[in-house]
Amino acid sequence: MAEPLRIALAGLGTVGTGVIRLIETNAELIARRAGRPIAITSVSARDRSKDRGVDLSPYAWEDDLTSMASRGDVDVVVELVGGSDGPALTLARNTIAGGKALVTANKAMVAHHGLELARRAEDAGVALKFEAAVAGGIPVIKGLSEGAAANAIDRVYGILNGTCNYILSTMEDTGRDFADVLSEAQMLGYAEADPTFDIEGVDAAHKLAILASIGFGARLDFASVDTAGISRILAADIAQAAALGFVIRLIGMAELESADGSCRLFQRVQPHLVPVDHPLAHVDGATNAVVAEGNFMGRLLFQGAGAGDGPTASAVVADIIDIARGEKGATFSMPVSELEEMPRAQSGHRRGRNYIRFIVPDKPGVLAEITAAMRDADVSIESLIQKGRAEAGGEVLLAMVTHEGPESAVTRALELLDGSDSLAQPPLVMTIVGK
Ligand SMILES: NC(=O)C1=CN([C@@H]2O[C@H](COP(=O)(O)OP(=O)(O)OC[C@H]3O[C@@H](n4cnc5c(N)ncnc54)[C@H](O)[C@@H]3O)[C@@H](O)[C@H]2O)C=CC1
Ligand SMILES: N[C@@H](CC=O)C(=O)O
Ligand code: NA
Repeated sequence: MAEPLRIALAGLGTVGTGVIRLIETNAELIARRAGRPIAITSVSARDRSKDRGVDLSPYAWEDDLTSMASRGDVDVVVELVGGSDGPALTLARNTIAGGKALVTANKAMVAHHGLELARRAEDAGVALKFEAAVAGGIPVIKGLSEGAAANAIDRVYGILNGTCNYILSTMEDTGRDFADVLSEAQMLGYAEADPTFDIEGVDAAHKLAILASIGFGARLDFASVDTAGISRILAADIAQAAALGFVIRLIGMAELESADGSCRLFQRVQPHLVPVDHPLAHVDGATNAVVAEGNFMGRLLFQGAGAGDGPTASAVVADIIDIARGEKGATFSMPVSELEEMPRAQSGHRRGRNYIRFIVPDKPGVLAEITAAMRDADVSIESLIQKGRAEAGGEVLLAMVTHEGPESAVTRALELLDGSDSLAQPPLVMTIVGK
């Protein structure tokens, strides 16, 4: 058999230790599939003495992870440290500059610096791969850039954050509180080092921007993703959605909009109400699901574990196997110079049904003011529910479902209510997914 492919592993947390376990457990099978053995030669992390449940003694230890790129016994650097900048980015740049291949699971770094790194990798003639960065163990990057390569894709959407999906589906099943379920998701290794990236939708936005670039052949544009998370969702919203026949899911949606012969890029991450009989409503726990629509293939659905040590390690090692086989591929499925610069689409003209939740003081006149704003902005109300009766001076939840109409009308109605005494907190708007 050929010489081993030598790996430097930077980062020994959830994913890094998963990669060691996977490479050790399936070594023989991987070597047969890759055509050569995969050998970890060196490792690096913050704390050398920490017990990680894996034996690190066969591997050389590097104190400074950024210098792993210059080791003579390394062909591929695997970056599993995280963070869009800092040591992860330095290591990535050093690796490519040193003529070595880079595998990373770091969606934050790819979303912010992916084009620069891809250009550097093209110039250096080395592979840059990040299957684990989007939807963890699901081979969605491979699926879009290889399996769907012949198609013009105009819509990619789905559930892209395991932590949020775990929180929402567990709250729904158990009625437990947000904070309690979040700490469980952290313990299970799903959450980012800073979990606000998960719950505020930023992690899903990183992934959506990468998918949109690969799917549409567009220049990656993370800054234009319109992003909202799940931190304002109350148990009462989940109960209210259930009473109306919906579940709540954080969904990323990217779409190409054609107008006047040019294409605009719509990218948004937002909690949505999903009908209980929709396939995305059955995506529970840390599972992710990605739907891609192409002009010849129709609709593809990718579903599987979006986070966690085993599934994420599986995607990392798949990239390593590709490199062992000598497959370089274009990082964003085509050379960076071929990616099209697309202006951002405005969301106002999009049409849809919306769920709008208000927390209001329980006093006369409040409902009249809210419905007047809807009338003045031309928002048609399908149903309106007020929950409970508060003690004097207390607040109640008012949930409204609108008929289908332009988003700009809802925005206008909420502008009319901005600063009103009739609202105890800013309203929460969630788009309703069609059947
Ligand atoms: N946990 C998951 O389910 C998934 C994680 N990812 C990505 O994989 C990467 C790693 O994630 P996890 O393993 O969950 O993180 P983690 O926090 O469990 O592990 C990070 C590792 O990097 C090391 N590290 C961090 N900063 C360092 C520094 N300045 N110098 C030296 N070592 C440093 C830590 O010591 C630790 O060993 C991140 O980019 C994350 O976004 C991607 C998909 C799924
Ligand atoms: N924090 C992420 C990990 C995988 O990308 C998530 O929860 O999905
Ligand atoms: Na993936």
